Amino acid sequence: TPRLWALNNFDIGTGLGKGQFGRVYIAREKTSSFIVALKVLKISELIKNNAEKQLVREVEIQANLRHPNILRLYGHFHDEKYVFLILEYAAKGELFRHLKKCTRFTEKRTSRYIAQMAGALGYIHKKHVIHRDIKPENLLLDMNDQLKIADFGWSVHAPSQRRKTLCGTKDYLPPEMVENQPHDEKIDLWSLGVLCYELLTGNAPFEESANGRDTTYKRIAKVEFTIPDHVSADARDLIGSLLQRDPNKRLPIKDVLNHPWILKHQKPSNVLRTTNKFF
Ligand SMILES: CC[C@@H](NC(=O)c1cc2[nH]nc(NC(=O)c3ccc(N4CCN(C)CC4)cc3)c2s1)c1ccccc1
Repeated sequence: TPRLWALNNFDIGTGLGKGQFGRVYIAREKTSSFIVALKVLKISELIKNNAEKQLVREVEIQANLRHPNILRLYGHFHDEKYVFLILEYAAKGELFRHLKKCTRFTEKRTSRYIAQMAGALGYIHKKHVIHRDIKPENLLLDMNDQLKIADFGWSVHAPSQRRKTLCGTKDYLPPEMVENQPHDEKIDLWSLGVLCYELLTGNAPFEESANGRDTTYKRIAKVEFTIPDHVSADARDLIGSLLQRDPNKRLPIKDVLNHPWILKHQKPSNVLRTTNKFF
């Protein structure tokens, strides 16, 4: 039974960051002292960008998802000027900042994040939800280094023809979206490949290089990318099997989770660890 919330239920803390249409603050619910992230969106901004439908969709979709790697949306409320989303607090912030700080992640760390992403994508695809905006800026880290997919502002129910007004980076768009074709959940498989490449190398494969975005489109449409030598053969194989122009040729999520590069970096399962201590 969803509670009715109001701003005076919370003590508002420091600003955590900002995105399209608003900012996010750390906040504490007064009676429980539970820490949340309060996303504050300006209604006038939403209307100006006719993004209110997108927000309704974000709330409907994210409120109904329950997965360890999907940021929880606990509730929402509004006053005359703002809409407030009560979100799970991810204590280590944006994956993007951690990537920038260390240029690129190790294969083990990247493999674990990709496995977590694949788990979350498998879960939302079973509900015929596609995220459509998988990129490091939308991924957060909690205290246990668990990845959390945030910002379902672009998610829709598959299949979709909806024109994505191209704001922000184009790096993650698959060929079928660059060519405005009908698209389905397989676009998230492409983005998973782009993400894997970017976490391992520090750059996106079709980087919007200096010579403008139409070259990016051309390179995406022709799937033109090179993988640096330091990337292992297994990782190269996974990236290549996701960055397939034909959506039907992309490695399905269940096969991503069974890929050698994913299996070899996983934490040993608890069963093995407990039986081992007797030998
Ligand atoms: C992904 C963008 C999206 N963000 C959310 O929804 C967000 C939801 C949500 N939950 N928890 C968050 N945590 C943080 O943002 C955060 C940032 C820095 C932190 N620091 C830890 C200590 N360190 C030393 C410095 C950094 C900790 C937490 C965010 S962002 C958004 C979209 C529209 C408007 C606002 C925000």
